Formats: sequence, structure tokens, C-alpha cells
Amino acid sequence: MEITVDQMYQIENNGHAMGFLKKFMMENAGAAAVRRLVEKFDVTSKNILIFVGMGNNGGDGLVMARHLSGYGAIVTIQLLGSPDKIKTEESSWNWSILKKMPSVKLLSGDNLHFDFIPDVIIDAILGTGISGEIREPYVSAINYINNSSCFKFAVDVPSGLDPQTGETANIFVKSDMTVTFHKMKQGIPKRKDLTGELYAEKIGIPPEAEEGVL
Ligand SMILES: NC(=O)C1=CN([C@@H]2O[C@H](COP(=O)(O)OP(=O)(O)OC[C@H]3O[C@@H](n4cnc5c(N)ncnc54)[C@H](O)[C@@H]3O)[C@@H](O)[C@H]2O)[C@H](O)CC1
Ligand SMILES: [K+]
Repeated sequence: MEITVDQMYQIENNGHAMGFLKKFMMENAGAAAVRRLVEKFDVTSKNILIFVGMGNNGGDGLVMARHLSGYGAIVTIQLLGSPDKIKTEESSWNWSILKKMPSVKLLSGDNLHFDFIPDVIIDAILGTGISGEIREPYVSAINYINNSSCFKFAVDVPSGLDPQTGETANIFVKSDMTVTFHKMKQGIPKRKDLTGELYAEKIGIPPEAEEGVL
């Protein structure tokens, strides 16, 4: 069953109100995404570059970084903004854990020059919160991703694709694999040319959180 983006936010809020906090959803989302990635790709000693936006899509990317480090990957995060401008509590919480993990390299701002060639790029820039045309520094990050020939993995939805309508913004990521969360959003499967292999993974939200929504 496909759901709307509005329904997803309502379900998420209901689950949170039940006590299944968004930070737990985020943890499960990042862990489920990593499970799919490592099934496909041996990440041991591989260079993984994660572009992280300032909302909760970025937060999922931060969770992935921690898990991938545990799998022996060499992880670099490029936060697309300043750490003090991270927009949500759960994403900031994950950033603060990573600050205690020298195994993960943390970069921030809009300087997109790296001293390595990534084997995998993770797009955790924008998810269901997208609105309007893509702005900098996200535009440059999306260009960087699309100009790279490595394996590309999209968190929840390729950034720049509207998960409700399936329409694209001025610029958008073309990925090899996409993992969306809880249930498929209506617009995503319309653009399999952008998602690559597409999966919807459960993230522990109680089914009761759907009551009155679906
Ligand atoms: N579905 C779930 O149960 C869960 C989903 N999770 C992940 O959270 C994101 C949605 O997070 P949200 O913070 O609402 O939105 P985004 O991260 O997509 O982005 C919002 C952020 O981006 C800025 N922005 C919006 N449009 C643009 C634009 N065109 N150009 C530049 N910047 C833009 C805006 O200002 C906001 O700050 C969902 O996709 C999942 O990945 C959670 O982990 C919890 C479980
Ligand atoms: K994304």
C-alpha cells in the first residue's frame, strides 16, 4: 500500500506521541538502510561519503555513518551547513555522538573538495521535507553526486524528487538504490529511473499509529 507524505508525517507524530520517539525511528531507519547497503556491497575498508542535510533526512545519514563505521567502512560526512544550524533535536543528538567517534571524519560547510575518491556516496540531503527549487549548497552537493561514477545510495528518496508527486525540482539525484521508510510514498515508484533498486523498510512504528490515518 502506498501512502501520502502527509499521512507519513501524521503516523510518525502519532507514534512519537505514543512514546516511540522520533529518535528511535531515526535509529531504525538508518540501521535498515545500512542493512540493505551492506547486503549489496561489501563496505569493509571502502570510502563512503555521506552528504547530510540539515533536517531529519540528514539525521538518518548520521545514523548510517555510525553503523557503517561498525562495519569497517572509512566514513566521511559532509554536513551541508553549520552544526549549530542542524534543525532537529534527534539529528543534533546523532551529530553529538559522532563528535566522540574519531573513526568518522566530520566535515561541514560548502567546500566540496575531498582528498579521496568515494566508493559509495550516500544522499541524505533532502527527504519528505523538500519544498520548492533546490538551493545552495544542496545544488552543488547534488551536482557532485551526479558527476561521480561510484555507487549511489538514496536515503528515503533521491534528493530533488518530490516523494508525493514524483515531480523533480531544478536538480535531483540519480541513485542506484533507494530505501524508504515505513511505507512507500506515492510519488517515489513513479521514478524508478532515479531511485534504482527500491525498498520500503519498517522502522518499528507501532501499527496503532496508523489508526485514524489510513
Ligand atoms: N517517515 C518517518 O517515519 C521517518 C522519517 N525520517 C526521515 O526524516 C525525513 C524528513 O525530515 P524533515 O526534517 O521533515 O525534512 P527533510 O530532512 O527532508 O528536509 C527539511 C529541511 O530541508 C530544507 N529544505 C527544504 N526544501 C529545500 C530546498 N528546496 N532547498 C534547500 N533546502 C530545502 C528545509 O529548510 C528543512 O530544513 C524523511 O525523509 C526521513 O528520511 C526520520 O528519521 C524519522 C522517521
Ligand atoms: K535523500
